[in-house]
Amino acid sequence: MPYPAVPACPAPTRALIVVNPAAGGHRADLVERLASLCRERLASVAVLRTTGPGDAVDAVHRAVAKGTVEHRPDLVVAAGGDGTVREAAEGLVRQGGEGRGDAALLIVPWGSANSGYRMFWDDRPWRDAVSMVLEPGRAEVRRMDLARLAETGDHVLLGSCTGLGAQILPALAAVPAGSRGRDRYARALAAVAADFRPYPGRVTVDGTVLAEGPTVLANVGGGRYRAGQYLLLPHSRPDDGLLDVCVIGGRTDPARVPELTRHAGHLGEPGTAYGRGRRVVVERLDGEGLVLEHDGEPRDGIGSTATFDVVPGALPVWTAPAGR
Ligand SMILES: Nc1ncnc2c1ncn2[C@@H]1O[C@H](COP(=O)(O)OP(=O)(O)OP(=O)(O)O)[C@@H](O)[C@H]1O
Repeated sequence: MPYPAVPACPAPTRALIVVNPAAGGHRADLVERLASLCRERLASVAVLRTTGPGDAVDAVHRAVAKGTVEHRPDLVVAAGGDGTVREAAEGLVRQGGEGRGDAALLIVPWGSANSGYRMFWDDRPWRDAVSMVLEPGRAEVRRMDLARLAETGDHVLLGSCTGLGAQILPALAAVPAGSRGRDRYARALAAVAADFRPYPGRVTVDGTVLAEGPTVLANVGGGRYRAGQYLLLPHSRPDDGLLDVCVIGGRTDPARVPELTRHAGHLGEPGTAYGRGRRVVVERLDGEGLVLEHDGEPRDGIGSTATFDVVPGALPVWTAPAGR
């Protein structure tokens, strides 16, 4: 059952803007522009620049958990890429006690791939999205499902991918300078796909095997797009209380995956399986560890099994109104 938009969606009053200065699309001058836009409309605006990995989780959690409800932010702006968005989301869902769920997340796409922003705002300019949130009645808060990765306890917002989709990350470093944003991911994927060998895998959805055998990638989510451009889960709805999963099997030439997945052509491949459920278990069967990422960050050392459980409606997120 879809989760309805929060009724009436009162406009926010107090913002915490979390900026990642290390994100691919960061520009110092834009931070002040974003803060000014918010100050024109809101009673209080705080800007926090992260200092390293994990900082946004703690900063958001501290801000939303402390003090009285009158002083807590009701808007958390994640200004960075998908890693920053995931960390801000983690900080929000860790909020406990009275007032849980007060603050909603707004994504400002200052990363490289920005798949999270695309999920909620498509290709709108970020200034339009911010204005719509600040003006009453022009945007909605929806409660989005997250996945919880049982082996680490982390929450997954956008999705998690094994195999080819995870090996793209170490390859990013070798992409020639000058290539930016989504193009960097496209170059890294093409380079990795040329030599990729499928791994022996199995994916189980709610106790039933969906796919078993040579595996190019298994993607669980979450967002329809990965790396901002590959439509891996075209049927995914982020608020249906279920996780979507797609497995591309070894019968597909890995070198064709970039072009196939741009337009969801992988769904017509003979070895592709697509499923949906509450628990998805992804395994590697040769005793080696899974090569896995989630939300664009590597999760090396996870072992040979990754277990994803849906957390329905866990995260309030500002989004464009449906159909507009
Ligand atoms: N001050 C900092 N210095 C270095 N790394 C940081 C800092 N603050 C945050 N980080 C880390 O930077 C990593 C990358 O950030 P992020 O994902 O937001 O940008 P990106 O990789 O350019 O974008 P995308 O994920 O959309 O491709 C995150 O894992 C985050 O934890």
